[in-house]
Amino acid sequence: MIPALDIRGLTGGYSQRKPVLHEVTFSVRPGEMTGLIGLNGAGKSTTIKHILGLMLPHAGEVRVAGLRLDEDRDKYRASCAYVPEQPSLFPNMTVAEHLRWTAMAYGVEQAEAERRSAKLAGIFRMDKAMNNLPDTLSKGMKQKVMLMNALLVSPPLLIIDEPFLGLDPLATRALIGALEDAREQGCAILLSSHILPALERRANQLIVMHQGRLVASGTPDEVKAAAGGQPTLDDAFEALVAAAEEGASIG
Ligand SMILES: Nc1ncnc2c1ncn2[C@@H]1O[C@H](COP(=O)(O)OP(=O)(O)OP(=O)(O)O)[C@@H](O)[C@H]1O
Repeated sequence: MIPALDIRGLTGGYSQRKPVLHEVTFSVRPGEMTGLIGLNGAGKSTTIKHILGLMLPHAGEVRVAGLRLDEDRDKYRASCAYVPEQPSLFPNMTVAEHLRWTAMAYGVEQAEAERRSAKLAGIFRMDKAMNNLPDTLSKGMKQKVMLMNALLVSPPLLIIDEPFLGLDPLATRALIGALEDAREQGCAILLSSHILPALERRANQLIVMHQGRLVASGTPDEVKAAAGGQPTLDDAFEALVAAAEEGASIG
């Protein structure tokens, strides 16, 4: 099975002289939910920028659905959707227009797009806001629009930065359900988050980064075992960071 995301030996960053990422290697298979975790400045966003093709590797490669960006730029871009932590919406487009525009950009057939939009509006309790402009939406509602756009497309790879921040409890539940549905349809999901208990419960795979390097990876249980058999992911993460800073290996 071709991985939805395959990163091999990725060294990269903002300047050739001082890379941020050092030989990062991991992959995400279709239907898998992967959590990307690390302290502030660990390199998560930089990794995501490389995946999105906003930055080019100094060494190594990134493949999405089997393709490198330089092999087929349009297909590569159409194979991933990204939801950033800060919503960015067009000020003159309503919620419904955003969804229509996204569907068109990603080639989702119109009737199917309408069906999916209606379903997502119901799931996220946004039915009454479909004709609103972004200015009239709350912060969490704007985040919901971003998520609805990404879920409407359900591309091979879905990347979400801090998925649960700013969402009310029902929206959090709705998102978890929608991500499960996307996963069941074969969508690979990469979540970058500091909320470790949420990932511990739901991710099939965790990627732990520190100072631009991958310091542990595997299922939540494997990561806890690699951290010396810690009881929770929070404990495991703290132990892994401490070990990385001491240059030691544990477990
Ligand atoms: N635009 C930039 N120019 C130069 N260096 C940058 C830039 N953005 C980030 N960096 C550096 O790259 C490193 C990794 O930052 P990155 O944003 O990838 O971290 P992160 O893991 O996403 O952190 P956070 O959890 O705070 O979002 C840091 O040392 C940071 O200072």
